Amino acid sequence: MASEELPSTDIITLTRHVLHDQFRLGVAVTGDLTLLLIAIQTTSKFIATNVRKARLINLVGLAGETNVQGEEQKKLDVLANDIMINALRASGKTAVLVSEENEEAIIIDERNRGKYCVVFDPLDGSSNIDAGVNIGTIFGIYQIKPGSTGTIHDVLRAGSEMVAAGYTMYGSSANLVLSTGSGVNGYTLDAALGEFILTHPDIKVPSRGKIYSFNEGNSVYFHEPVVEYLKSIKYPTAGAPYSARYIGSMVADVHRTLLYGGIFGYPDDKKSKSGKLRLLYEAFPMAFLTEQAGGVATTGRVRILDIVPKSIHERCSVFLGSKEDVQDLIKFYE
Ligand SMILES: O=P(O)(O)OC[C@H]1O[C@](O)(COP(=O)(O)O)[C@@H](O)[C@@H]1O
Ligand SMILES: [Mg+2]
Ligand SMILES: [Mg+2]
Repeated sequence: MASEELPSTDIITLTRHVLHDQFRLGVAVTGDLTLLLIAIQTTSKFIATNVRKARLINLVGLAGETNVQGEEQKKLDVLANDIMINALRASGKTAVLVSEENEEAIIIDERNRGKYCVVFDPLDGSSNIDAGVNIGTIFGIYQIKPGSTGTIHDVLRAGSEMVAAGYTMYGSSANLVLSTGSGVNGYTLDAALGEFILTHPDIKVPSRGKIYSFNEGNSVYFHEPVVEYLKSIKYPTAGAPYSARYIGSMVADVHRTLLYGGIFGYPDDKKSKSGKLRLLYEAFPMAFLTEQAGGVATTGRVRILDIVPKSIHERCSVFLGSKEDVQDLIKFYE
């Protein structure tokens, strides 16, 4: 058998890549962040496995509870939240956890306490679960402030202070996209090996795209700058109009935007005065990844990563994607 017909044996797993990165960058070679990321990738494997067989093991439908946002929880929301909390606590590397599904921040007891805080949306795109459409998990990581033993103030900080952020998208494959502050890499789960393998090294969002991704069902409520911007790309005076793509799972819409370029938007509007997406565990991680991939993330008025949250479930307006597309949008706010 000619060697070019053999599968590559030089596989780069997420663990190898993160360890290598940390070593190369001279960051915490003791590996606390690596161990935390390994715990997170384990939760992604667990959730991916259950998403895949959800219909077979009666994991679709409602759990019968309402979360802090007033939204009905799906069974997978509850399962994903439980595995995240259990694995992050057991890692011994966390001090504070903030989940979309828990009203209060979870302060880790002294016995299990580490120096990182994880903010997360355990299952994003819940409304798409029962239709088998792509969903995901979003997370952002802060390091506790010097001298702190872990309080809510360790997470009420600007997104630019995050040390890492990422998401896992559960679709035809499970894709984990991660940044530890030096670019963005994507890994695909090899289910047989049980490992995330580096498949998308150094993701860069194209400087301009030709896709816009908004829930236009809300357009009657949109403010003037958004209405005018959308008009400009749908009825351009020159060139072809932009194509519309909207899945309704932020993870999936952002994933496509990072790979293909264009603009994703969920603006505040006349009905949702602060927007819909949650600042800490949806907007911040996605803004962090977008900037690390060379794109721009804004509320229309300010850089998302500059906002300092006042409360853990705060919402904000979001536009992110290709640099030139988002800059065009910002001009309509000026
Ligand atoms: O259905 P809408 O209003 O377009 O909202 C879609 C947005 O809401 C969300 O589903 C909210 O996430 P959750 O499923 O975690 O509540 C985002 O993923 C998505 O961008
Ligand atoms: Mg969400
Ligand atoms: Mg969610």
